[in-house]
Amino acid sequence: ETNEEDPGLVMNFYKETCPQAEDIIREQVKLLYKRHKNTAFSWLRNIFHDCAVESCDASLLLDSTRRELSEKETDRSFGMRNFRYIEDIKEAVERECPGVVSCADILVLSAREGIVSLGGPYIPLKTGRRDGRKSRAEVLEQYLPDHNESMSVVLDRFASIGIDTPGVVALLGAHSVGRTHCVKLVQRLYPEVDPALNPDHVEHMLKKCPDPIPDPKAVQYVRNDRGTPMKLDNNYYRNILDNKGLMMVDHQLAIDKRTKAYVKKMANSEDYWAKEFSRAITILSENNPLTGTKGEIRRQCNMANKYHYKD
Ligand code: HEM
Ligand SMILES: [Ca+2]
Ligand SMILES: [Ca+2]
Repeated sequence: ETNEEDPGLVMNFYKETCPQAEDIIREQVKLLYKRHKNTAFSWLRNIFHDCAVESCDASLLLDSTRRELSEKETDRSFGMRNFRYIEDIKEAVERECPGVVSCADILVLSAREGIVSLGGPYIPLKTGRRDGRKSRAEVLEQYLPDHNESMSVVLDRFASIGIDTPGVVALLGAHSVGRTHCVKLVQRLYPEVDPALNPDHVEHMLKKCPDPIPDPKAVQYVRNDRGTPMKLDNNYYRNILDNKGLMMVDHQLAIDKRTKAYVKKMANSEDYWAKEFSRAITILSENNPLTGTKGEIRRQCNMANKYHYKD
């Protein structure tokens, strides 16, 4: 429902209350990206891990409390990094407009700007999200597929938030940047090498992941896209068609009869991919937001206000 108090998500929600908000976020992302290129991978991954889990409510950013283990501390969030830089963006926004801009909007807009930093499309996105007060580790697996999940489960999970098959195929193109740690890959290498893998790629993977049981603390990983690792482009689709997909879900995408035609089309047309990617990110970013008087505007992105302030 929409009414005067709650317009829901709208373009430029902060135009009266903090007109500089989107510019500040853009500048901060640019600055951070200059210093640490991999922050952009994190902003991009964040939008999936927050918005696909119940709501774009910044639940992902909350720390565990004495009572509750938070989402970011579970295995599904393995490898997520750079959360402290979200606080830098939040602080910059707070300096101009204290208490106005939600962490949920900062998370979504930083993903939007991260996508641009990585050479992807600019996606106009609405704002007006408010922050949730809880992060619940126990619901995570119900929303986020695992790296070796079947394509049926993956398509179902995304369908339940309104993202169709070409949308899913486009979103997984995010694995055109960043990395995957060996712990998530060794099932495809040991005790036997998955025969579906491209032998040239196997050699590289074995070199990067020499241990069947990697030390979880060791920083051993393979880049998701060896061709253009820093660029969010359609090279991912050429990789998976060439049997160089790292995770089982990446590989399944290229062979499943429901997704294969879209993979080919996206491998052949960067424009088609960018269009579908923008459409799917938009849907993801509008999943079940808290608007109006629901939720709160967090002072600090890693904790709900009640833990530090009396409202
Ligand atoms: C079936 C769905 C998906 C699964 C199972 C999945 C799983 C994973 C896993 C296991 C990693 C490696 C983490 C690590 O070892 O450090 C990863 C990395 C990544 N994922 Fe996904 N992912 C999925 C969909 C997505 C979507 C929809 C996006 C964004 C729109 C995304 C963005 C990323 C990015 C950017 C990285 C690299 C992160 C970094 O280098 O820090 N993923 N994903
Ligand atoms: Ca969430
Ligand atoms: Ca790439």
